[in-house]
Amino acid sequence: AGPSTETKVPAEDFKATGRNIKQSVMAWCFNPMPMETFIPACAKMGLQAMEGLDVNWYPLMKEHGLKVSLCSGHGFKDGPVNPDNHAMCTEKLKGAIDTAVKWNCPSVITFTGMSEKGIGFEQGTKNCVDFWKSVIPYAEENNVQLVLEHLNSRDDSHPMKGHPGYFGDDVDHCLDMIKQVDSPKMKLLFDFYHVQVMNGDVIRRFRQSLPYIGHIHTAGNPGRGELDETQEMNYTAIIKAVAESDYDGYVVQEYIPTWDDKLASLRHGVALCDV
Ligand SMILES: O=C(O)C(=O)CO
Repeated sequence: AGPSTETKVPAEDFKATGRNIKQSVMAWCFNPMPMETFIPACAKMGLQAMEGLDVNWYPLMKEHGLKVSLCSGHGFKDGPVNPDNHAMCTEKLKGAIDTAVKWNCPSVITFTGMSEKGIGFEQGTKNCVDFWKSVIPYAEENNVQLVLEHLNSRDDSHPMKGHPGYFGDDVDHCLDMIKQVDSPKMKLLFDFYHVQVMNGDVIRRFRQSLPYIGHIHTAGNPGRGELDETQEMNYTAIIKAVAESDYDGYVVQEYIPTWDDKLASLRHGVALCDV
């Protein structure tokens, strides 16, 4: 597949200006492209950072002038909703905070985990809030923020397009838990794709949630593909709203490319967000 005739694809020598929006990319989306190819290509098109790569790649990213926008600890399935996971999540998040400090990365991702039988909504909420309250002092001491990702539970067509059973699938509930943790280092990862699938009204929600937003992901809906004419969100207006706000974190391309030329696809997304 490729771009439609209406889609403007930047030439191979395109380089983003980065004047208002700091851009990054989630590496897993571009599997199986070898990182030896992908890292220099990202630098060439003007990305400022990358995420979702193994730490072994960080030195090569640095050689190409690329920062690390996000470090990972525990995954999205086994999370703090179940207290049995708390010790594992603490260890993984503290390790990720240490890595973030070492590489000057501002954020570490966290998730609620999947809903579990026998753990109701209120108990699950309390388990999550208690857990984040226990690790947030370590994040504060190290000047790293934890960003909670809200995920959609509606798309069951593909393991990375939606996560049926995810506990934190309502962005208002995620915001409520973040407010209960009550720390300047506890933030929301606002993924326009997941928010559109679950809650919608994305520009208003972005503006209302702004004081709590620490990180942004993008993708087209439906399908989690390119930000092009085949999907329903108006990314021109979305990025304008981001650029006009006082959000100063990263905007990270996290869509699954459908075009045969994956680097042309990324240039398209990056150019659209380079306002
Ligand atoms: O689907 C996503 O956005 C995720 O980050 C799951 O890891």
